[in-house]
Amino acid sequence: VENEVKQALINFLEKLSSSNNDLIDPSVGWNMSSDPCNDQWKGVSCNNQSTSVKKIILDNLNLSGSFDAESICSVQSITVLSFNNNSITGEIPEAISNCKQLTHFYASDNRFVGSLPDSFSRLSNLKRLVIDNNSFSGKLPDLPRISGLITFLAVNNQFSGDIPKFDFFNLQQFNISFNNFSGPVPDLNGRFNASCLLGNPGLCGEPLFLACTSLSLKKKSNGISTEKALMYSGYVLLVLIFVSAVAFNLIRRYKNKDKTSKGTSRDSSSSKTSKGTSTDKSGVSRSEYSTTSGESGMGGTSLIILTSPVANDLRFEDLLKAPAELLGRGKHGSLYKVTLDDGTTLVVKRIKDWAISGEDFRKRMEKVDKVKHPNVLPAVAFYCSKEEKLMVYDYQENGSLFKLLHGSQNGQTFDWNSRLSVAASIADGLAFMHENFLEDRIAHGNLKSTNILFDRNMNPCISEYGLMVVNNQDSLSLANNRESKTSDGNKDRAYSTFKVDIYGYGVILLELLTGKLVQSNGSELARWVHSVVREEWTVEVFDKALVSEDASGESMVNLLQVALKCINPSPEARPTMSEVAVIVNTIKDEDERSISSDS
Ligand SMILES: Nc1ncnc2c1ncn2[C@@H]1O[C@H](COP(=O)(O)OP(=O)(O)OP(=O)(O)O)[C@@H](O)[C@H]1O
Repeated sequence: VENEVKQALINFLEKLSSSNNDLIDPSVGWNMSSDPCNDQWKGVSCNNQSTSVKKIILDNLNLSGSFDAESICSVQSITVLSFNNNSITGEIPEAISNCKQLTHFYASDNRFVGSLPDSFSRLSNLKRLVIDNNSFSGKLPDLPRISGLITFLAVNNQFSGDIPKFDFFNLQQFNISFNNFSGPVPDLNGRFNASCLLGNPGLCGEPLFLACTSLSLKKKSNGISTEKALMYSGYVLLVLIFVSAVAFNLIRRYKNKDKTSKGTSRDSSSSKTSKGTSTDKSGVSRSEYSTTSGESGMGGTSLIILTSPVANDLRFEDLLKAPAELLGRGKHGSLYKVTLDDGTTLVVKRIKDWAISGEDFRKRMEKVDKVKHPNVLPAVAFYCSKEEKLMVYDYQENGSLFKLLHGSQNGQTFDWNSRLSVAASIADGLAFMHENFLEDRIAHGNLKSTNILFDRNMNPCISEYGLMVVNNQDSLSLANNRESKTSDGNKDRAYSTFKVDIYGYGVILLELLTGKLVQSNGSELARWVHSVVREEWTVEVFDKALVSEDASGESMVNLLQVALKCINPSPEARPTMSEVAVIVNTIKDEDERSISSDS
């Protein structure tokens, strides 16, 4: 490989890696004294003759610099560029169009900003373009010009303007959910459904079951002024409201007449559920909208409304058109706060990378919904299609346990009594769920203080139950080993699924006791607690706010012992949640008794 190519690659990496350079190690190459092909530079692939560089794949490397298209696209042989899951910032420069042979461009999960340059549409060999989870904005370039494009994924950005008229017949993958696209949706050729358009409040058209008002169409046809358009649309809206009110009344009158004449028992039962929902045998109620859209060829892709008082008449289109605010991007997906027209606030979780079939997901979530406990937050609805899995919950304005402990107040008003009470309530809720799902082996899977929310009565609730499948090899092998020794091997094996939650609960107890932040999975906090405790039972470990409030040392030490049992590195040695719940409740009761006998 020629020196200019090497130099261009090195320049490119220098800009890309910024300060945190994992690739500086000489063994990974990327220096003038070695050859990218013969010495196999990390992330570089070449042609069979090792004469030209074909692919640059630098995924998951913590790269936080910028994308130097000038340098990399001077290497004309490049066909694949992939930098998924880094922290690359800045814009994609116009010079990207010099990568004439580029077939694949993957840049998901980075911090790219700005618009995709117009020159992007000159990449005539491009087949797959994947740029999910960035902060791209502005209008899309003329991508439909690239006739061979088969993948376009740009979920979770801030792109705006019209959706270009792609050749949907030839596209294999397409998703532009959660952007700011607006206007009519072009004909998707029946190849894609609404799930690839979610979270774009300005879109309208048939796939979304939302009629486009004359405003959006007029704006396109003859550039009339915005004020005029608004005025006209106001008239149109008034007329529409009037016409629909008249139509609604007529239909209602007609239906009432119909009902009184037929008087079937089914009618009387569905009128009890009210607001256009009907309940099937499983107790799951579906809105009229979801039933019809399910039947209209979208095959199980409708919003499934669960038996929640919050959203009896929630419709899928309400979610689609409501303004959404990103609350967080967790490991397992993004969370949006959605405000409906009537002021109801909901959160919508887009679940990422969960290889569960739509049918299994539906069954699982319906099962979870049937088990209710006052300390477990029920879902309002869910949605599943091949591309998307969404969970809808009621928005809890009192925030999470994490916020209460580490927010601006820093846990100072969160006294020992309340902490013990939270610990006992979560233990009760979790034990109840574990016992009920013993056979189905549905654990929480991601228990942590951000998933403990306070409802309007400041009652702690476990949120997102069952959204993660526990795939813990350790616990399985543990169960296999023990099966031969115990008479009730099956039960043992079932309990092993829940050991991950017991660990999560133990970390929450440590957070309550120490007031310290948990990094990643809590192992650091656990190690710190162990090291302090090993010295001797010391007050150092406890939250200063608790010590200064003169909380009972005895109950703090007792709770710490429970926490340490729960975070035992060997899942086998961890107690079951029911055992934990009994102990924590005893500690709480004794603490309350000692306070009342003190006073
Ligand atoms: N129903 C809700 N009402 C109010 N706030 C919520 C609700 N659900 C979650 N949150 C808060 O929104 C923020 C983002 O939630 P998210 O679930 O994305 O975060 P996470 O729990 O850290 O991530 P993950 O669950 O993917 O590991 C968290 O602070 C969480 O406490």
